[in-house]
Amino acid sequence: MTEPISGFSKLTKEQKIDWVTKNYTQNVAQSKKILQTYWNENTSIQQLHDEFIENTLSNLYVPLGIAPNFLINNNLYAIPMAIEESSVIAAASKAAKFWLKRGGFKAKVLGTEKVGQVHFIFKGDTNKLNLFFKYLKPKLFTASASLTESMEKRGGGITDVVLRDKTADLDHYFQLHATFQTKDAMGANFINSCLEQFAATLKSEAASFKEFTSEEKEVEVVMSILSNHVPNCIVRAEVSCPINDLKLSSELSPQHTAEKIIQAVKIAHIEPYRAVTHNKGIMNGIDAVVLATGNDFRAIEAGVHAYACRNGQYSSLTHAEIKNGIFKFWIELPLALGTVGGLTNLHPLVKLNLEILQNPSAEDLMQIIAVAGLAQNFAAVSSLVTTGIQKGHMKMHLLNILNQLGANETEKFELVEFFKTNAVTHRGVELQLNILRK
Ligand SMILES: CC(C)(COP(=O)([O-])OP(=O)([O-])OC[C@H]1O[C@@H](n2cnc3c(N)ncnc32)[C@H](O)[C@@H]1OP(=O)([O-])[O-])[C@@H](O)C(=O)NCCC(=O)NCCSC(=O)C[C@@](C)(O)CC(=O)[O-]
Ligand SMILES: NC(=O)C1=CN([C@@H]2O[C@H](COP(=O)(O)OP(=O)(O)OC[C@H]3O[C@@H](n4cnc5c(N)ncnc54)[C@H](O)[C@@H]3O)[C@@H](O)[C@H]2O)C=CC1
Repeated sequence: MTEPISGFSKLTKEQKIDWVTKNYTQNVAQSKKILQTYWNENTSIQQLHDEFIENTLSNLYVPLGIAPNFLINNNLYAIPMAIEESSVIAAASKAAKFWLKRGGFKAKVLGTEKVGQVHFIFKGDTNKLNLFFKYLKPKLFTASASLTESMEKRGGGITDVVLRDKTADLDHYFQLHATFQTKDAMGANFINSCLEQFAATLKSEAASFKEFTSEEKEVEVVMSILSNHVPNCIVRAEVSCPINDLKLSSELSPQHTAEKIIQAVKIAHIEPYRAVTHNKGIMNGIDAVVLATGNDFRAIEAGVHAYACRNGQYSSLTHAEIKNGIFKFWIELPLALGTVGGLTNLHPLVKLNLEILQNPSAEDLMQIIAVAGLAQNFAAVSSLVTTGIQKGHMKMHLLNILNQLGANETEKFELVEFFKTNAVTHRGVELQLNILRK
């Protein structure tokens, strides 16, 4: 059995690779070769990647694609998407092309408020704590003034701090619940710095607050951290068209198509098993652009799914209706994004992707990404209620299957032609490849 290792972080990259390949892989030489194959030949780019994280061995590439023809608030975008799953970019592109001729997407930011909390334990008289908070609040702002000065010049900063009594849920548990505006930054580091300053001020002021007993002076700060639940950092995107323009299939009338889409969305509203898959399809679009723009997809995922169950049950992020002969389809979701900070200014490809997106502000990016999610959902649900998902998805997945089966370029060409008129299944592709080889 492999022995644990101490001081691994202090080893060089080569030593780390030696240790991992020797202890955990069958073929050391081949494993090292695979890791090295994915190193960037430009050593300064590789060093940048080595320094993004810790214990870097290599780079795991995800393809970067582009979905053109997105008309958003009358501006035409080509949206970069980083994703490993076939058919996602084709689906987004197809939806963009469809809505291009129907007025495009309309998007609007409804709020940009971020949240952070200092979680603390107070064992004492709550009335005295309320009194103390009135005294404390202005001091929180003064003590963090040097941290907030630049953000305030940009129009952001701390918008409010309130004391929250959570003792009904957990003994002696209180919060300083703070709200922020962080302009073009996602804001995690700015918020966390402010919160840690709040925590220090809370402790020092409590220690000298005359009304407190000696036990009450011992406020215990458990932790200070931003929240990724951002229900007031919301963006809405929508498309609409007269029902008769919703021609998606030769088999279904536009009216019938619209009704089936609405039924599908209603099912995702009331049935969590369906809602999770429905929203997964939305996240195909969202995550791909979040990743391409160097944003934190874990933060986005956590916030979006929390929002999807804000009414007590996990539910659809999109909505659809027919009103006065108009089909309307829309999404509303929280997106705390940055176009400065994090990786955005560091990763050359991220910078390029932001340039392709016309160097958006954080609010512009919220709108673009919401649209990518809406488009993705429209394409997936349209397929589901007409042809079924497998037809289009497997058509795009064909090259992956052929690569898995080791097909050469001529075989790929022949079989792509063959499957233009035949249904793609893994078994079917295997059979046709064997026939071709005989
Ligand atoms: C896959 C398509 C687009 C085929 O659709 P199609 O009608 O066969 O496509 P087409 O060949 O007629 O081309 C029409 C347009 O689609 C795009 N397009 C078409 N092919 C390509 C391609 N190779 N590369 C780039 N773009 C492509 C492109 O915009 C093209 O226009 P053009 O460029 O020719 O002017 C359609 O069937 C579709 O949208 N399917 C949905 C696929 C999908 O949602 N995939 C996600 C993975 S499945 C999943 O994870 C989520 C899910 C489904 O479970 C979510 C849920 O349940 O809700
Ligand atoms: N729970 C979470 O989500 C956590 C996330 N993180 C990470 O934090 C990073 C994001 O933090 P940030 O504070 O956004 O990044 P950051 O620390 O790189 O800071 C961005 C900074 O850019 C400056 N700035 C310049 N121009 C600006 C403008 N126009 N608008 C706003 N600020 C401007 C500000 O000083 C701002 O604080 C991500 O990498 C994320 O993964 C870190 C801790 C926890």
